[in-house]
Amino acid sequence: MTTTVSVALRSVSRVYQTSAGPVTALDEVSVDFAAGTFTAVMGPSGSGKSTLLHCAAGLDRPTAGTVSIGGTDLGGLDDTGLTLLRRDRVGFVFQAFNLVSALTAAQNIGLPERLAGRRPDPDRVAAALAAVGLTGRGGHRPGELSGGEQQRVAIARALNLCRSPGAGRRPSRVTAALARRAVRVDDASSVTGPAVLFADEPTGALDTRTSRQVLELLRSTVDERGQTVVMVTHDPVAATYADRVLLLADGRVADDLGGGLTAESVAARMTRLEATC
Ligand SMILES: Nc1ncnc2c1ncn2[C@@H]1O[C@H](COP(=O)(O)OP(=O)(O)OP(=O)(O)O)[C@@H](O)[C@H]1O
Repeated sequence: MTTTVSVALRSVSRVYQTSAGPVTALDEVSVDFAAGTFTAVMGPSGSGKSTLLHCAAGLDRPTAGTVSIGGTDLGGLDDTGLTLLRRDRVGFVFQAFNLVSALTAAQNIGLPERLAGRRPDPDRVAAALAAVGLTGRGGHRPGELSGGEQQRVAIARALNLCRSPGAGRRPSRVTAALARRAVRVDDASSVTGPAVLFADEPTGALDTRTSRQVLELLRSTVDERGQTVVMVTHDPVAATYADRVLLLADGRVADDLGGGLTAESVAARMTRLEATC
């Protein structure tokens, strides 16, 4: 059985120019994230985790190397192409939720549809709220929800859970725009949601119980929807929800651990890594 690669990084480097001189945040990193898998990215502070996520998601351009999402080389896209690809193929969840405070939970969930020029279908918004355990809370603004509830709204929005089923029948704007640029793209995302969901410390601001709910939700999007999830975390317990743990140190991949890990074994590996940095 061939494994479909959702995101591929090849010899990716990112060097920041600072007043104190260049800082190499990523140093020739090559890594694949297979479709339908859940990867935790860990490593000491400053090891390059957020930079890796931002380069992989097309939020930042690498100084050298290539990144492709679903077979599309991001380096071949201009800013508009990159924006459109990010909008249709990539979901991003942050520690700080980043919901629009003036909009209700339902309106936040419907935002990707509105941005794509479609009216969110109320039944699908209700189904999206139910999928993240927030039935009856659609009328609440972010300030009226707990941190865990806000993060679940953010995940429903990032996964575009209320996307209308007809959206994939015609080429989406991104597919049409990429086709004009003669870039190969498979349009499965138009039906199923983004190719990959990136999460930068999604449980960093949450207590243990609400963290568990958010992690279970991420796990179920992989198991039940075949979603690809790449999550930066400092928490060894959060990493045990993943199929794989990628450990970074000094901008390089220091270890690539398989699934079935315990929080204790991840913590021990992290402690050894921090001792050598
Ligand atoms: N915009 C920037 N300008 C200059 N240096 C930067 C910038 N962003 C990150 N860096 C540097 O790049 C390196 C990697 O940073 P990055 O944020 O990717 O690390 P991280 O592993 O996510 O850290 P943390 O766990 O503390 O969030 C660090 O040395 C950081 O200081």
